Amino acid sequence: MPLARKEPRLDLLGLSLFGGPALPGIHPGCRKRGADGQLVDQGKALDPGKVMEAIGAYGQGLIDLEELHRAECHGLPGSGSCSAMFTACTMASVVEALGMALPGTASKPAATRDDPRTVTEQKRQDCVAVVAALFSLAEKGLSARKIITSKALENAVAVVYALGGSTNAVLHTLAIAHEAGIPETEFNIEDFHRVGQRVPLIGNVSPHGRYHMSDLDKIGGVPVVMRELLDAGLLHGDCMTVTGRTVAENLAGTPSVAALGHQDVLYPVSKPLAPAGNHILVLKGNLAPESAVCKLSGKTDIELTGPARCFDDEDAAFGAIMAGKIQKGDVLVIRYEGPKGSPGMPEMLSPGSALVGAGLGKYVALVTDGRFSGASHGIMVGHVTPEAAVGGPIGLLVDGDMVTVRPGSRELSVALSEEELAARRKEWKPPAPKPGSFGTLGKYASQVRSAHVGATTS
Ligand SMILES: CC(C)(O)[C@@H](O)C(=O)O
Repeated sequence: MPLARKEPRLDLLGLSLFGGPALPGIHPGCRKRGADGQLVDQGKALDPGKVMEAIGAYGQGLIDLEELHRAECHGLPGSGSCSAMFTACTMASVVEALGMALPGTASKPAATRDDPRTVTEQKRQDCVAVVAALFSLAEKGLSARKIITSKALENAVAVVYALGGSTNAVLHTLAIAHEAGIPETEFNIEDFHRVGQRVPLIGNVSPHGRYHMSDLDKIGGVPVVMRELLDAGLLHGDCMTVTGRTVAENLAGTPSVAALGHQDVLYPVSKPLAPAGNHILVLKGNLAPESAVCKLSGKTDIELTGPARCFDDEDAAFGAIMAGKIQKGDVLVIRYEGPKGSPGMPEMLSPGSALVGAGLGKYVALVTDGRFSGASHGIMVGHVTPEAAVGGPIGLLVDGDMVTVRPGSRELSVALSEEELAARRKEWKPPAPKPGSFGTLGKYASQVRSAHVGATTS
């Protein structure tokens, strides 16, 4: 992104072209021969998220090694990013909604099923179109900062909620705003929450739904999502884009969801897959004095109070899940995995998927100062700040403390008095730095800011 933050900041021309999602895998057990003798996919698509969940299911003896191996061998059939609405496809959609990619390019698959290692002809054409657009940007003097505005970021947030995108978009949009020199007073985590609560979930895409990015592409891609949001008054149509035209001008010829006729990938805003306010929520409370990010992916009426089961790293938590030591009703707490503590804020995909694979996804909340994968789903609360490594309350928890996750009131709390928390804080000592926390990672840990403001280092 041509925003390189220097004083005076660079403000270059540029645009982004996504390499493209891979196609979803097809579970071999789901292919039946049609009347014409052709193998016909019966619809059980596979993607890396399903593979991770299969590991959890295998750990609980719900599937055998052969089935796990089948999932692994067919989960990512060819070139491209993850095929579902995980972080790559989320951010590709974000960049297109931001106006920094040519319309319709985010969803174009990288390769075909018949030739999984060769870039498609469409992608080659998109590369040529990008070069032409770059020269046009130069003629118009349309630099990145004239496109990346707080209103453009709000458009990107709306698309994340419409598609049920990755919680990593919270970090990345905050960081893009920071690098674009947009003041935190103009765009911050509360704005992310505010904009998102107006937008219903209309994308029926994995990990929460059935379809994949290539299926969204077949019905028109991100432009159709944006057209549906624009018609519903949920998008700023006057934002400039790398085409040299505004969002509304770009969408002039794009069909609405209703105009698509029968399909099950995108739902109309008027009749969404899930009502607004049930995807990503920013929580607060005595366990997250700054903020925390909750991913519901359309689940409604979620609330859970349960005993904390505390682990100081991801691997120990994963081991406990696979050993069947986490029970329904527990709140699994994984800390010291934040930007400074880990260092690097890893994604808690393994433990989260293991919970879902073990059938605990609806019954156990995962609360962490780390982040999640775009493939994560269940009752997920991440980005808890202040993180444990700087003395945040999540680091003061002990097994058995009663933790409440109440998205409806944006609450993440523990049933401890301020006095008890203060007494524990007095006794708390920062743990020794984790192995590897030296050199570049050590420098990163010393400079990185809170996930509450995007975990940036400048
Ligand atoms: C799927 C992965 C590896 O977890 C990541 O790429 C993401 O989408 O968050």
